Amino acid sequence: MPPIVKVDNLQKTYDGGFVALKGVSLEIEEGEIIALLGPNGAGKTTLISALCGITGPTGGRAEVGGHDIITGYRKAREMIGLVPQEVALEPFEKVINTVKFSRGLFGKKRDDALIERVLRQLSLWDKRNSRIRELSGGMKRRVLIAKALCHEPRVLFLDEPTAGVDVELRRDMWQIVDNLRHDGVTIILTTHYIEEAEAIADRIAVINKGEILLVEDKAALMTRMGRKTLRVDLRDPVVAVPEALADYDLVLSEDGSSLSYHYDTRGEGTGITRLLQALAAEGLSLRDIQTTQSSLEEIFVSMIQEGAT
Ligand SMILES: Nc1ncnc2c1ncn2[C@@H]1O[C@H](COP(=O)(O)OP(=O)(O)OP(=O)(O)O)[C@@H](O)[C@H]1O
Repeated sequence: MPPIVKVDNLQKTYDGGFVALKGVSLEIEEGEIIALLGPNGAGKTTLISALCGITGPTGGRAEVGGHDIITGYRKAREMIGLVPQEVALEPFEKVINTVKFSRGLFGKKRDDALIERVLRQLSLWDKRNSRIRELSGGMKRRVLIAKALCHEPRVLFLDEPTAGVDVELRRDMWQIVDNLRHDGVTIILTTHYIEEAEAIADRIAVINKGEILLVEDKAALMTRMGRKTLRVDLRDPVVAVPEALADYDLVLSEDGSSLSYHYDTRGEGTGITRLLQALAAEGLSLRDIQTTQSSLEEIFVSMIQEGAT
């Protein structure tokens, strides 16, 4: 199946000359959830805005559902639901009218059953006759999602869906996203929360300074995250790794006083027991041992720092 979103060398230079997207390429499969992770100013909102036709790219091209975002703008936009970062709702309007009105904007026929389903899915049905200003911040965010869904988009962009919300609502949002996944909606979300990307995304794209640094399957990243390092400090330094320990791919520190062993916590066995026995059999006595884990957060931070140099 062709990707539902195809971004090819997309560029954006703002009027003042600032380059916010430096040739971004990305393909997104139908039904997947992809998280765009990146620090402030990385270009996440610019990318989403370009795909939604809010801001015009200055180079490259992109398609949504096979429609070019510029030459086939209307068709591309019909396929997209956008939940913006900022809450922009009419305070005196009722929830149900806000959502119905949004559907109308897309020229879609009135469909009360669909509106009811969307509002129920977001636990807003009981609040349908409340005015927007009477809702909590979390409820308003749900209304934004309802608005974005009411014209039955196949691709939903969520720009920082849980920024500044409490833990409980964040988990509710994750549940909502999971429900949408079951309906086959493709979801692209931006987030600062690595935990969020871990919880709901199938794939993770890291973006920094207008460039995609990595796009990887979450499971593969998690496997990487599962890597740990065991460092063994020796009582007496050695000049080389003993021949008998060659299978362990040990790394000897420059001063010969410690050995590092990398292992995968998700593997069948870590090999640590055998290694420690082998060290003892070689007559090496240990002064200390410690383990460190490379987390997704560390991977992310080091990538961003590398990008900064
Ligand atoms: N209209 C504009 N004119 C000029 N520069 C802009 C404009 N909009 C955004 N930028 C700049 O482009 C860069 C990328 O901004 P963008 O909002 O896409 O980042 P982001 O990754 O979404 O950041 P955040 O996580 O803070 O929302 C920033 O340096 C920003 O200042």
